[in-house]
Parts: sequence; C-alpha cells; structure tokens
Amino acid sequence: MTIRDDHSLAGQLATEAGERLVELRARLGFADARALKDAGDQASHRFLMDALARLRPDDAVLSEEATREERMDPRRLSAERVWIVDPLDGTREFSEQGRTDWAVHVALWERGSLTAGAVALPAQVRTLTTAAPPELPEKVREPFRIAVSRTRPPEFVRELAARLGGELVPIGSAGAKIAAVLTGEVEAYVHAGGQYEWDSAAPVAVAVAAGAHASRIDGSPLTYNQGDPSLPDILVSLPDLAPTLLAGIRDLHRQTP
Ligand SMILES: Nc1ncnc2c1ncn2[C@@H]1O[C@H](COP(=O)(O)O)[C@@H](OP(=O)(O)O)[C@H]1O
Ligand SMILES: [Mg+2]
Repeated sequence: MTIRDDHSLAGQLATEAGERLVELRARLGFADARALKDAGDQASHRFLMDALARLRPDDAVLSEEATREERMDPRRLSAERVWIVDPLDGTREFSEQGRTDWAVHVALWERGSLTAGAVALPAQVRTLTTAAPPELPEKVREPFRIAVSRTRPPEFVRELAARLGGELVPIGSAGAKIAAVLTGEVEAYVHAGGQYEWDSAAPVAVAVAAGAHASRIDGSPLTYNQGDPSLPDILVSLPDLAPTLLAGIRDLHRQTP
C-alpha cells in the first residue's frame, strides 16, 4: 500500500483495523470479555503502529495503547507531524455482543492543528473521514438530542437537557457519539470528568472538516499533542446549537460551581 494522501491513509488504516477487529470478535466470541478487550486493543494497536512505521516512517505516533514511556517520549513534542490514534474506542461496547457503538480513530496533527482524520465504525460498516466529510443536517431537530456516555454521563448534562428542553441519548465510544452528531442521529455530544486526546482527535478532525462545532465545554479550543494528553471535557454539536449549549453550561456552572 502506498498512499500519498494523508486523508485517504487515515481512512484506509482505520477501516482495515476495524475489519480485523470484526474478525477477531467473531473468532474469540464474548464468553471472556476481558480477553476480548485486551486482544482487540493489542491487535489494532500493532496493526496501526506497523502500518504507520512502514508508510510514514518520519512521523511520530501517540496511541492509547502505547506504553507510558512511549507516550512520554519527548520527540513527539518537537515533531511536526504526529498521528494520534485510539486503536479501539468503546472497548467496553466492543466486548458486548450485538453492540455497534465502538470505533477505530486515526488522526494526523501537524504543527498545531488536526489536519486529517478518520473514524471507522466497523460494526456499522462505515468510515467517516476528512477525505469526504459528511454533510451536516441543515436544521436542528426539536427536541434536540445530546449523546452522553452510557457508563459515565456527566452529572450536569441531565440538568442541562432539562433546562433547555433536550433529550439524552446514551451511546458508547466518543467516536461513535461524534459520528452520531455528524450523521443526524443526535444534535450534540457533551462529556466531562475525564478523557484523553486519542478519544477525540480523529472524530474532532472529521467534525471540524464537516463544519460542526467542537470545543471544550467552556468554549475554549481543544488542543492536541500536549505533554499531558488529558483532555477531560468536550462539546461537539451542530453549529447552530453551540451558542445555546455553551450559554446553558455557563449558567449551570455559575449557579453550581
Ligand atoms: N471519566 C473518564 N476518564 C477517563 N476516560 C474516560 C472517562 N469517560 C470516558 N472516557 C473514555 O472515553 C471513551 C468514550 O467513553 P464512553 O463510551 O464512556 O463515552 C472511552 O475510551 P476507550 O474505550 O478507548 O477506553 C473511555 O475510556
Ligand atoms: Mg478511547
């Protein structure tokens, strides 16, 4: 495989890693969830690391599944091009039979911003990429829907939705939730309380390319390839809904700091 275009490369790598995960799921089955999660994380990480080393040997990589030492390698902080990958986002859902809300994330950061990315949703047989960003819905549906974590929904989002007249939709995986915003299944994704750069880099690259809003929940920019990869909160939404959500979050936090 020789792929000159980074957008296409992100798409092909995420898609192929995802196909391998589908096969692995079928082969191992769901009896031992821990074993399936670990095998999925490792197989996808190895595939992506080997492919990037072969196809983009001069670039740095930040992967969720790298060792702590590899993640802390200071070379990535002076590199001009860094691939930020989450080999299996929504690991919990991957290990649950029948669930399709898990993803493979491949993003490229260059000199301060995300420039390419892909989110494969292998069990939904689709990959969203910056090569051909999805077309956003033109109008915000009413009542609007906010995707939240199935297992760790932030406390304040229930109150936010109640005040603004929105509905909550629990979905696994940050990539699957942001994809749901871009394809019109929900209108927003709000998360707080903990997350890392690899959980959002690729889906945010696609969201921004599609024209969606993406920021921290206080409206400040999401920044990637930092020394500390923690990026604990995020808001992705259709652009017309963002001012309402940001103002609602600001009001809530003013009243309950
Ligand atoms: N409070 C928290 N602290 C750390 N990571 C969190 C988190 N809440 C969610 N995440 C991570 O964000 C991703 C999406 O989570 P969720 O499905 O709950 O929305 C998951 O990535 P992984 O599956 O790659 O570990 C999960 O680990
Ligand atoms: Mg993740």
